[in-house]
Amino acid sequence: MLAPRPLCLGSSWTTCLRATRFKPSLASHLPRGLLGSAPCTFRAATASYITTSPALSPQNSTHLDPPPDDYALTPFADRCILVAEAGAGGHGCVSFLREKYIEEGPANGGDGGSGGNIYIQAIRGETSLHKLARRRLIKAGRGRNGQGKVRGGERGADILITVPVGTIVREIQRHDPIQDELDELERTSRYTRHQHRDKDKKDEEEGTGSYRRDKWLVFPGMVPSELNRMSFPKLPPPRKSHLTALQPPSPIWLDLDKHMETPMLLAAGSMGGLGNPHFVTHNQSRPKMATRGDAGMKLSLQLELKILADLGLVGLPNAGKSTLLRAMSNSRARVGNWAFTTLQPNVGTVVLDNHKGRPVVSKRTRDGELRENFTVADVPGLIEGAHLDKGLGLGFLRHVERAAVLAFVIDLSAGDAVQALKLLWKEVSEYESQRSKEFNAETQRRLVSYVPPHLRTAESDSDEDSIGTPELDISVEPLPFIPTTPISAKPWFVVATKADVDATQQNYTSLQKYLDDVRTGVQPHPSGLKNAWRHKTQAVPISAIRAEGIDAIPQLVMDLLEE
Ligand SMILES: Nc1nc2c(ncn2[C@@H]2O[C@H](COP(=O)(O)OP(=O)(O)OP(=O)(O)O)[C@@H](O)[C@H]2O)c(=O)[nH]1
Ligand SMILES: [Mg+2]
Repeated sequence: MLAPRPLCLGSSWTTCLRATRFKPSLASHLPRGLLGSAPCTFRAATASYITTSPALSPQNSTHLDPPPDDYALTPFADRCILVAEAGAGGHGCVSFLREKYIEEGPANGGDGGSGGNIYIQAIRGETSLHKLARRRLIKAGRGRNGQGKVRGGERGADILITVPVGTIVREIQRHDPIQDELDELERTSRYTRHQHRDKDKKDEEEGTGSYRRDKWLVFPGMVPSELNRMSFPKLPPPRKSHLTALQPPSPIWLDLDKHMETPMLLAAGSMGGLGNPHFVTHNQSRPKMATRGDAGMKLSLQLELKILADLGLVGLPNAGKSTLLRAMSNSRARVGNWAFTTLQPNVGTVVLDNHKGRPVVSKRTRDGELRENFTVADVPGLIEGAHLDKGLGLGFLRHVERAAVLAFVIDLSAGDAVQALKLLWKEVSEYESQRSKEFNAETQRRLVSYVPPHLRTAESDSDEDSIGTPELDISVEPLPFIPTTPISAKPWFVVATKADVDATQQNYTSLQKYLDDVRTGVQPHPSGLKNAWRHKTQAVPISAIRAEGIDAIPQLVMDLLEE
């Protein structure tokens, strides 16, 4: 078990008076009244501060104590709605052999190429869905048309959607033209079909099918009167690509929580049309028609990040979360001495092994791979009443829910640390109970509204008698739900920051005592929940601004990730 390391901040706990740091750049953020009412005192104070503390002049700003305008805003999106369109098939070709001494050559039009497929793959290294959120429509390539000399059309280009590990993909809507046609065929009575089967065969041979503009392609040189006289064979039945067998069952609900070595098929491209050799019969040796390629399937999907990062930083506004992220990683999250500096999550990567010697911490993942890094999410600050959507409220709490381990960042210089921790836990647990209520309601709603497709047809169709009894498939299972770890069951620890500030040791000691009591069961868990995680509760004292004490965090996180 890890014992919290005592923080070494120079000779004593610290006598540094940088406590209430005042940045000259902050003058611009102060209300005008303050500057106007006591200009002399303010300027004198600022001047003496700068002279006594050269480290704070803008020229001496560091990575950990940057001016408020030194930051990089990384685009971020944790959910998006996307329309994915599989490729349409190319058209079949109407063509005839042209050769010297062969006056009327046989049909030799090639088939159209099939449309491109849409694949999805969860890969390590991606942290956000913003690229997909910007695109909104993703379309695989259309198959090329067939050509003469029985040359088939080229396949359409496939599309690979890469998403971060921990993405949930849910289907909102789908339009599958081929499936619709097949359903339509299914709807016609079996009895009627049986009765007409022999007649259809005869019709096909004699060519009594009708011309459909959306289905047939005719020889380009034909005049309309010729088209009226022409007899069309019966339309071939809709064809599905053999790849559709690999598609996830509808409605799609995927939980991509592992790195995928190979992509997974989401939507197969449609089949190309048939060239004119397919319609040669003994009556019609030179058919002047080919079929058009099928339209591609359209899927409207909602993508949502369930796992945002390995470690989530939870704290009140201005606690020092962004500074801590900067200290641990190469992140350039915005830091400022005012509340709500961070307005959207910043995900940073802490490198454990940079391949320049021994790794900082060597740990294997559950799959046996050596861990090279872990991710940290710095999320906006949380205030009292956040579970009622105050401040940045629920959006923020949703991000907290998506971290594997939580680090409660508590500012030792801002009053009672135990009270601050209790407040944070109160908000988090209120949110959790609210979520579980919503989740139960959603479960109820789904159980009522979800009807397997084969039953849906039977119920919704008023003309039930003509359909006959549907074959019931009792193996159909209800939709799976997203397994979410309750926040109170996640491992957590406290990062007691700003330990460089004067007279904060007492605060830290009482925090540490409180956490010991929580661990041993003397005190109830700060969330008030009985089964909440409390095995290794501890506080790590740090000074993020000086990068002191943070070395203990990677090892601790690695241990807790295994919990
Ligand atoms: N003395 C001292 N000041 C710190 C330390 N860490 C952060 N600060 C200062 O605290 C202020 C707030 O830091 P931020 O990192 O922006 O705080 P935050 O929690 O990200 O704030 P929000 O994004 O608004 O929630 C800044 O002025 C930092 O310079 C520390 O360890 N010691
Ligand atoms: Mg911040």
